[in-house]
Amino acid sequence: MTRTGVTRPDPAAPPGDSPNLRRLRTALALSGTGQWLSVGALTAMAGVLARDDAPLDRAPAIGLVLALLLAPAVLLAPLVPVVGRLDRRTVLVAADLVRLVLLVSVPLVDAQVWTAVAAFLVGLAALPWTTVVTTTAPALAGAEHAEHARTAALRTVFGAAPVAGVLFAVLSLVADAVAGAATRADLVLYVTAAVFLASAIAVVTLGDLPRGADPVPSPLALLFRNGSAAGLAVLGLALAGGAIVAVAQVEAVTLGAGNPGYGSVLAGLAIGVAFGAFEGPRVLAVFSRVRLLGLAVPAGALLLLVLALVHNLVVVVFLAGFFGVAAGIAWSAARSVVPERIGHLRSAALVGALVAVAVLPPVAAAVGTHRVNDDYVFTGAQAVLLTGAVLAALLGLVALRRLDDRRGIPLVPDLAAALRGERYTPPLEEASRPLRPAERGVFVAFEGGEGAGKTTQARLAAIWLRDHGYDVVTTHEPGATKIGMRLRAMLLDRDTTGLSPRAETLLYAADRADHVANVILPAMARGAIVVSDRFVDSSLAYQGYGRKQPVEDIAKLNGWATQGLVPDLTVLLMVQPEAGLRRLPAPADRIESEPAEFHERVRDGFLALAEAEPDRYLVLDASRPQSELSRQIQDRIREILPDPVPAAAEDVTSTFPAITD
Ligand SMILES: Nc1ncnc2c1ncn2[C@@H]1O[C@H](COP(=O)(O)OP(=O)(O)OP(=O)(O)O)[C@@H](O)[C@H]1O
Ligand SMILES: Cc1cn([C@H]2C[C@H](O)[C@@H](COP(=O)(O)O)O2)c(=O)[nH]c1=O
Repeated sequence: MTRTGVTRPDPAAPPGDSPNLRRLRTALALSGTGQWLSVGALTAMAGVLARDDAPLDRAPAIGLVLALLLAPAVLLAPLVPVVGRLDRRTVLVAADLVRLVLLVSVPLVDAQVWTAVAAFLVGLAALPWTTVVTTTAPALAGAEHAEHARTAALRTVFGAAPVAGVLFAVLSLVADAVAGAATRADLVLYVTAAVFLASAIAVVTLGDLPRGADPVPSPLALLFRNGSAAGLAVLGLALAGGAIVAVAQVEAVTLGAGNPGYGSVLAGLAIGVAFGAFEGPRVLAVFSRVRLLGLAVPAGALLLLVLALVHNLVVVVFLAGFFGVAAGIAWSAARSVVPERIGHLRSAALVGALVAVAVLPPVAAAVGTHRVNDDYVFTGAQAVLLTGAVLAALLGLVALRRLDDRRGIPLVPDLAAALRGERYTPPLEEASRPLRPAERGVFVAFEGGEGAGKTTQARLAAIWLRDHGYDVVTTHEPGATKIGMRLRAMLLDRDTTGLSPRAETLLYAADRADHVANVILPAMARGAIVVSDRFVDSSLAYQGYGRKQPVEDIAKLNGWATQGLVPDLTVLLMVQPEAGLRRLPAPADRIESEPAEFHERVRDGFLALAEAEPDRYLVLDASRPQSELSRQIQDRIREILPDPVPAAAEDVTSTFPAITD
């Protein structure tokens, strides 16, 4: 307490924390544990009820339960706003109680069909719960701490997975000890129901919760609409992880370890994923996140390959854990590679896991069991694990090839340096090896929304290039020429009202035509490197996507205005519009003061342009520190640099050329 009687905030507490938020997190930890426990409990019950003699024949029934648990999240997510009108506390309590009743009903009804139906309904009840979880914590924390509260809520829910895995293994052991091996899954089902009851009670003690649930885009739509090669890598890992979960129960039974063994594999996997995801940002911190993603996926695939071939439960549990670590690291790397597409990454993970658990178990059963020699039996479960490993490795390598942000820099020394905690810098001769004919200069454009850091990064790139002896011209749009300055004033002055979108497009194109003819082309003709803060893409994104004018027409107009000049490299700095605008000093100019939706469209427009021509773009998360961005930009610019010393000049003088401003 302070002298004025006000409670001092706890310095160790997360920002924006409050007693209500803490109680909410307790409730989420409980219901999260219940949800993860349901996976083990319902699949174990499905295995018991399948009653086939050969464990492999139970795989389709278990796969069906897993698929039905996941299906609502993939197929029915857009229905969630229907519950948005209800009080959030009611939604949370109802979701807990519905799951409680379903879990109690499963051993009482004791039928395979009802277990499958209950699995679907548990997945369905979890749907509004998940949405309310991700929106309630931010609403309680307030706008300033919303993002932190959302992350903390998600960590609580996902952090419950390892706890649930260990609890499931322990409960299965207890059940086996009390009632004999190969018992039913009643104990774990009842305990799961009790955990949901505890969660419902915790939610009832919460203070007022705001109403509403945000619209949830369909994961299937997000998978295709907002695609990225990082999503492919995540899809591969989800297929591989799904393969482990899909056959873990039959593998454990085959190895004579029953449900305790099954629980140990799930626990190992969950602990690994949680560890990898939390520690991911610290792993090889100086190493490219794209390369880390591209290596973590094949590493996970390799572990799965070994896991598929061994017949020892302890080794399998450890390998599942290490696979989880690789998957967690890959997930954290993918998030930092495309931070603006988390929805797409989540969709890839969900869809990959759903496909794996729906398709692979019947395949495992169909492949059956084959004796290779007296000591070794090859099963369908191993076949599907190997398939998962191959798919993951292929998708990981495709992602690395498509996204590599250090092309031209050899992977092995780069990784070796990162393992020593250093950033690998190729020797200057190697870095400036001419990769393209140097008859003409090089043109690099910096693009992005307001306040993304284009000017800052263009300036840093120019300084670095000059330090390496290049003749560099830095320029910008609009307003780099005398006429351009007048056009800029007209275009950005807030007193310019009623300017039609077509006229605006033409004025920007006029500025650009003058800029290209009088600044860029002359500089390039003498072999200089031109670094421009904005170019044609700004017109396509702002006037095309932002003002909703035909992008094709604007591209044609600008093709004419620029005499067909296209940048050799476009560095696209991606920032959330509100974050970028916050970085800029007031007052905002005519374009900056457009509404948020305009800037969102501009941002989507830039991304769409980069996706259409991935080789020409370097897309970066502009919220990263300036020095890190600058290093990534240097690495990419290196690939397109000509030799700073023209061969002829070098022969004559053997000297470095003068640094030209
Ligand atoms: N990576 C970064 N992280 C945090 N702040 C940054 C970063 N890069 C730039 N800034 C700061 O953001 C502000 C805007 O940067 P800058 O002028 O480079 O952006 P811009 O994209 O050129 O903006 P504009 O849209 O006005 O052209 C500056 O104060 C700059 O110091
Ligand atoms: C080239 C170009 C620019 N704009 C917009 C984008 C910005 O709001 C301003 C330029 O301001 P900056 O501080 O210099 O970045 O103009 C546009 O709408 N279309 C264009 O082609």
